[in-house]
Amino acid sequence: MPNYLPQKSKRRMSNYVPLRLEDYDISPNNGFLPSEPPLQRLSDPYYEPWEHIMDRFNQYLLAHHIRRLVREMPVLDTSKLTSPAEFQRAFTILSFIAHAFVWGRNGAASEPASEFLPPSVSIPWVSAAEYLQLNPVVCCAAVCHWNWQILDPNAKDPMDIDNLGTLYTFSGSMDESWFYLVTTAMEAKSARGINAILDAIIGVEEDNPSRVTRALNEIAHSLRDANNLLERMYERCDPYVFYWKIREFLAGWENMAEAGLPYGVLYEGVDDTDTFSLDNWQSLIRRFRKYAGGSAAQTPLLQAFDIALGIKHYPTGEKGLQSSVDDARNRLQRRGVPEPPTANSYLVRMRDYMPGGHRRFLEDLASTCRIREYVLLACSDAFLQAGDEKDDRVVMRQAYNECVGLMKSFRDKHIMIVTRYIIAQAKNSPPSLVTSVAPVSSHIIPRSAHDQALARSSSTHPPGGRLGGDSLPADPTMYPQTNTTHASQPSSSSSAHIDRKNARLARKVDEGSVVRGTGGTDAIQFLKQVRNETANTKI
Ligand code: HEM
Repeated sequence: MPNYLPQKSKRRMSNYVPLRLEDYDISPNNGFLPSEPPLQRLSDPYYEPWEHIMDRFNQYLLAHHIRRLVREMPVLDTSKLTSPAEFQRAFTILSFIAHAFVWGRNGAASEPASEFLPPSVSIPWVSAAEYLQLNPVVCCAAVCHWNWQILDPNAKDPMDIDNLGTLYTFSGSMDESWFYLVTTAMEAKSARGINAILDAIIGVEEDNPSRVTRALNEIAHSLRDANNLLERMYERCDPYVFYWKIREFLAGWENMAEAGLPYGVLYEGVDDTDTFSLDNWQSLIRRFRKYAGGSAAQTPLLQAFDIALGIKHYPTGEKGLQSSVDDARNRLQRRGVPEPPTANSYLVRMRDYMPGGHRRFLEDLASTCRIREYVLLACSDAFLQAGDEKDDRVVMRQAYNECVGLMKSFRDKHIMIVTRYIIAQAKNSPPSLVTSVAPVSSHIIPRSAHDQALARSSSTHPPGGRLGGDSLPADPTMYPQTNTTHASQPSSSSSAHIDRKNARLARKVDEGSVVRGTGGTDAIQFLKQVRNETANTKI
């Protein structure tokens, strides 16, 4: 039996309790997707008012009926939802309704964004979010995990991307369906890799390099599938449609002053508005919630592979260090001691947009997984010959490096996608110019108060974080995907102002400027750093 584990760690093996996917709502067949296709209707007729909107969602959105229908909708509670699948459907359809309500209709006849979400949506949405333990805002789970159907149940591979359809989109376009389905199919294909991560952990505990190698090969297989699927984004999702027609509905309400939401959104009926009077408008503004919008960065998948392979990410702009052999030895001896989560604040915060079970899986994985340390220690012998295929350590290292290489190439491909779908589009002209409309908030907040608050908005921090419970300071490294502010000073011309205000998330940036995240983060700089940290993890 090999002896790559430190003795102390071996003694602890008897205490080892393997992670079980079912404890984290992870499907052995579908990974982070539910095992069964998402429900297509809530069983209790009580929820017909929601289902009625979803029956003709795109038509209502196109015809500007959503806001009226939502205002007319009764305030329903979640007590008649009977299963996790029902909560997932409720959360998903309320996410579509809420974002349609807030962002209104885009394009030439644009409606201004609404800073208020009526109780008919906010109350049940927050309740479903509490049950599912994620933020009440559209997220990857809502549009990719709980929004798919199988077209032919008898197909050879029912979860193949060409056998999947979405249940809902905002734009009604095939491009938007495809944008979601690439992630959906990737999650399903990656179930194999998630199972393999657990197997590799057992291999490490058993000090069994062949088992670790086999598991790493399985992970590599999943990562190859993920790479292939990512490349297929170009096939049926047009960058122009993505940038100008889809992305804006997926926006959240954090750092959205330019889009007409300087304070975020007030969830009426949830964040007590009863005590509001015109004199204490500031306390009202503090009750507004700020959340990032939907992004595939909210999939637990990539973070799970990062943790499994020991790929660490540091705050944007900071250089991190890869662990040494001594660190590896220490970690192998200290199993059970929780590791600090990945230190990039954006990636850590994205976990608040994942269902509770998946978030806990990442946390427990981080305190259990020692694959990189094991490979590093096993290969620490200076005389280990790179090409010696007979040495199980060499083969294991090759398998490990193959996984890291595939993670890097995924991130290379992803950067190219971001360049074509966001950076290049942001430099083009918008589809049409629109005229300015008064913000919806002006009927509640007195104009002077509104203006004062706008002036002070940089020092006001409304509630944020999971379920809006804790008050978090604005983080300048957050949400590069939700804003495309530009480096140069804004133009003083009124037409430029109108264009930027109403084009919201999708807007043109000047030639020579970079697409930045809120507070100045350059999205590409962030993604390149994450990619480089991945590459540097090779052993
Ligand atoms: C049109 C397609 C896509 C675009 C335009 C896009 C855009 C972005 C952008 C701008 C970021 C930077 C962080 C942020 O602002 O959210 C990001 C991060 C991220 N995206 Fe995408 N994305 C796309 C598709 C995907 C897909 C299909 C996946 C995989 C399921 C994915 C996974 C990630 C991950 C994991 C991150 C965090 C950074 C990392 O771990 O490398 N993205 N994406």
